[in-house]
Amino acid sequence: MSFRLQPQPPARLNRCQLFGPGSRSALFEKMAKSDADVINIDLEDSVAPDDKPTALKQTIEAISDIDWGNKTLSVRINGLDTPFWYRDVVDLLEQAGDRLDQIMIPKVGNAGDIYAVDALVTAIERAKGRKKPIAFEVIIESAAGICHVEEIAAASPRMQAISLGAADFAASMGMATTGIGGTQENYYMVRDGQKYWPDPWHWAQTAIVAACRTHGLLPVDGPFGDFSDKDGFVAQARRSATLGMVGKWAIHPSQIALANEVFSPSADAVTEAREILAAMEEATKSGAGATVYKGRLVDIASIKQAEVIVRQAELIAG
Ligand SMILES: CC(=O)SCCNC(=O)CCNC(=O)[C@H](O)C(C)(C)COP(=O)(O)OP(=O)(O)OC[C@H]1O[C@@H](n2cnc3c(N)ncnc32)[C@H](O)[C@@H]1OP(=O)(O)O
Ligand SMILES: O=CC(=O)O
Ligand SMILES: [Mg+2]
Repeated sequence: MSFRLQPQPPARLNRCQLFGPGSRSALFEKMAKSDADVINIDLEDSVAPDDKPTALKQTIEAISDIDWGNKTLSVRINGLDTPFWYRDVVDLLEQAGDRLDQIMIPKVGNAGDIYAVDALVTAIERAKGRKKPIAFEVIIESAAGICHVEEIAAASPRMQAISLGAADFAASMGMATTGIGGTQENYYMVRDGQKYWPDPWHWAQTAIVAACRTHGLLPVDGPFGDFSDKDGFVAQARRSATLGMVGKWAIHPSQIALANEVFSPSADAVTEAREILAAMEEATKSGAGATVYKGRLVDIASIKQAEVIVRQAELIAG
């Protein structure tokens, strides 16, 4: 138990984060017109080293030149283990317009990584008189990152969201796979001759959700590489939503509608949540802390569960 109230995460939609390489400027307008809630222009792993300067320049121009609507606009900078990241931060903060909402820091290993970027961002914001503070989102995608996820979540008031990056995470953990997210063929159990495939990402996702919920951040599921496998994407996204994640990346436009659908509560779920709230209001009036709804127990905890769904529905309704 704690007497501290659990903080609410930022009240913004984050059902789908659409990625596109900063080196492919032809995609920017398409990304802006998409139905994704968050846009991530990538300067990191989808951009070849020789293209980094061009990608950065194009990204800075696009931030001001393109109408991004009401989307959250984010740029993924290069990792702190590269020679590129400081230039990304300096040029973005000095040259990009105020439309930039946040930067995504990849391969974060501990709270010190966030501190370093925060110090640089803060100095530039002060020097340049930038009015809107830049928010941070980070990717947990290494053994060190998952070990230190809670201190990372607490590292800066700029922190808004944490994603699981399944590709780099698998590499860092030494996992025997080249697949990006989803079911892993060799991660199975056998019972009565039948194979059953558990979820190898479950524990890392749960650790991220717990850290995010403790510190009022948005937990997000990262990429699902096989964009021709729609059923696999939906299954992965549904598992993530069930565990408390609020959204998922799209690395191809075909994944946007799927993510939006999974991370928007269905009309039936919203109706049921509202009915539970109504049933509990009646129960409370008569002095009861628990009652029966559709043959099952609902109590004061059910109010909080129903509120999660109603809050998300209200965010979507605007
Ligand atoms: C592990 C990680 O770090 S994941 C995050 C980093 N990775 C990324 O950012 C990769 C993002 N995705 C991409 O670069 C591309 O989608 C690729 C390389 C996977 C596929 O690109 P393409 O071969 O061009 O895809 P495809 O031909 O199926 O595109 C279909 C249409 O969608 C458009 N499109 C493709 N990708 C995107 C995108 N990310 N955003 C918006 N539109 C896109 C194409 O331009 C094309 O448009 P058109 O019909 O008007 O011609
Ligand atoms: O950056 C994302 C990943 O999966 O790696
Ligand atoms: Mg990665």
